[in-house]
Amino acid sequence: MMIGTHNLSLSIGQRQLVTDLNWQVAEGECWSIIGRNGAGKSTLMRALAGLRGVEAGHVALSGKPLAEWPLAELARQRAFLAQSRSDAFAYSVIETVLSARHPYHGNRYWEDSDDHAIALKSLEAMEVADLAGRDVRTLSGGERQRVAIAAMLAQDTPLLLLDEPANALDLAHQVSVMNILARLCREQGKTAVMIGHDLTLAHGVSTHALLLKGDGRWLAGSKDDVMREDILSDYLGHPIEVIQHGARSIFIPNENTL
Ligand SMILES: Nc1ncnc2c1ncn2[C@@H]1O[C@H](COP(=O)(O)OP(=O)(O)OP(=O)(O)O)[C@@H](O)[C@H]1O
Repeated sequence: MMIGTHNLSLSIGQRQLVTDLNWQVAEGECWSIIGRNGAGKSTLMRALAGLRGVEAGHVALSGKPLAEWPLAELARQRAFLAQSRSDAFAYSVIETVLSARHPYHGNRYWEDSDDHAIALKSLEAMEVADLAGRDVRTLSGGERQRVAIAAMLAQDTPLLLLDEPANALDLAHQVSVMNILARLCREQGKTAVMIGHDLTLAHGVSTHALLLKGDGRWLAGSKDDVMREDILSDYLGHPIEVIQHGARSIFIPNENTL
């Protein structure tokens, strides 16, 4: 098991977001977390990354509770893409991606040529290598997002946790970035857990889905078991229709209620 939760409960104030979540994510799986705004997706993601405490139960990484992982070792196991970021300093794109190599340096301060090669390869994969010398503060939202994902790839961890990776990306990059993540799982045995609101995209790239209702309830399973019209309509609070288009499933919000 790459990552799992055991009787995990998360709450904010008086509100219970997730109750008794027992969820197992195996190596090579690609999970989408789906739910309405405020359902607790980001809160769960931060708990998985070890950036937030939990109200009950625990998160285990490779079978060992998160709390028992030394931070430096954790940084070599999982990379986390936050939903938003702000850049206070004038770092260049390449410096931003190189800093993701830090967990491999131990006490050594300077990065080496391997780090540069890996950083450049990650930038190329995200089609932002031509921006390597740019100040990150001058990038567009979508360019900055792709640099952040490149930094994640450069961290080269077995587990990737991504809070809305498709955020701010144009249509072509949404598809290409999500396909790259799916391929990393399929071909390199990486494990990805990502949050997304585009059901068609999520179904296209994921192997599994975790649905959060926002009141504690959840449902986890293979994408075809849980991404069904009746279940999604219930969890998202809006009628959803699934249309088969060749091998693809297209998810559309039904507008009869308007
Ligand atoms: N620090 C906080 N103080 C008060 N309420 C909070 C805090 N952090 C989160 N919340 C609330 O907890 C709930 C869950 O937030 P979370 O960010 O996990 O939702 P989400 O499912 O990721 O939503 P979205 O789809 O909008 O990104 C929301 O109602 C949010 O307003």
